[in-house]
Amino acid sequence: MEESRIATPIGTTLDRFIKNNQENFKYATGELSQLLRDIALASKVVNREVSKAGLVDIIGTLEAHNSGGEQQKKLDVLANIRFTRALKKGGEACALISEENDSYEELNRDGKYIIAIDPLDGSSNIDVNVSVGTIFSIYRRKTEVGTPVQEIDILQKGTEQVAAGYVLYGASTMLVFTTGHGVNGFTYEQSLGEYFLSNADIKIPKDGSIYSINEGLSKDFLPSVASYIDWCKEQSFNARYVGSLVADFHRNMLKGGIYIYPATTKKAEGKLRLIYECNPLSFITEQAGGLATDGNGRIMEIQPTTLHQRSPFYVGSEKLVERANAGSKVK
Ligand SMILES: O=P(O)(O)OC[C@H]1O[C@](O)(COP(=O)(O)O)[C@@H](O)[C@@H]1O
Ligand SMILES: [Mg+2]
Ligand SMILES: [Mg+2]
Repeated sequence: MEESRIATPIGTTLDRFIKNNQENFKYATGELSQLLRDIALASKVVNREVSKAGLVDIIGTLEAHNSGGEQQKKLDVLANIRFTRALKKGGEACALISEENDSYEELNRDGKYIIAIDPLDGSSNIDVNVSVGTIFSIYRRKTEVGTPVQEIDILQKGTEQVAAGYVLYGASTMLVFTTGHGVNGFTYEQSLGEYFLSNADIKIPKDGSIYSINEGLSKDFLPSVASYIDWCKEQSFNARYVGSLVADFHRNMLKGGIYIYPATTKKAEGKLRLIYECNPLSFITEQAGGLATDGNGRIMEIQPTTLHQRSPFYVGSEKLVERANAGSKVK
């Protein structure tokens, strides 16, 4: 992996960080930087809504269903509107793939970038004041600017990402992203309305002692997953599972651990979405020195064939993911 040249001090604003590190923004013409600013701005609006969710009429479930047939929360819809609006106004994106929309939305034909987004991740946790997040991925369009977006623009492998990140609306709100030159985390200072660099050049510990999996599914686990979890228990690892992917991922990235959403006997593809959940977190993981697989191969090398495709997901500390993968290859 290319050595990061970032030497920006803790406490630097997001804007200054972007300016100081322009060479780390691929095709540094300013558009990718602007996209990140647009996403950051929308996240501040969503943060405001998340933080007052208990006080105003935005918690609860709607009649409508999303792309996966899951009933939408009011905040799912609101967050989708906020991000879509910011990206539309920003003008840098030609298309948006969102968990909340059945098909992709064309934004601005002159835009060079495709955005994939899970506007509100872990939304089942919103009604009970538990951390939620936003996950996003940025691709460069393959076809000529000014022409209609094509399938080859939309269905790109994770290896084609030029940037990816997430926002965690937790005890504090954080924006974590990579442009392929390491991973940096910014904490939101609400009273100033600014993101400040708080976690520079994040690295996932090579090993760890946390495992995160929904053990309620254990009767449907494949033998390889069941025996891996038994091994975690033999090691007296800590079981930690919030049920918001962003929060579970963030904890394990900082502390060292493994997150698994496996294939089960009932759902061979698992639950998580390749394009806007697994790929962005895989890019961040690899940039932080960890591993992300589907239990066999690298997530980012999977060629998506549909927009809302699912994939089993093994992510985290290198040693733990390697061991879990080795187990799934034993027949
Ligand atoms: O309840 P389960 O099956 O453990 O699923 C939890 C997982 O599903 C998700 O909630 C899916 O995300 P959405 O809320 O964006 O649909 C992940 O955040 C989370 O890790
Ligand atoms: Mg999600
Ligand atoms: Mg979601």
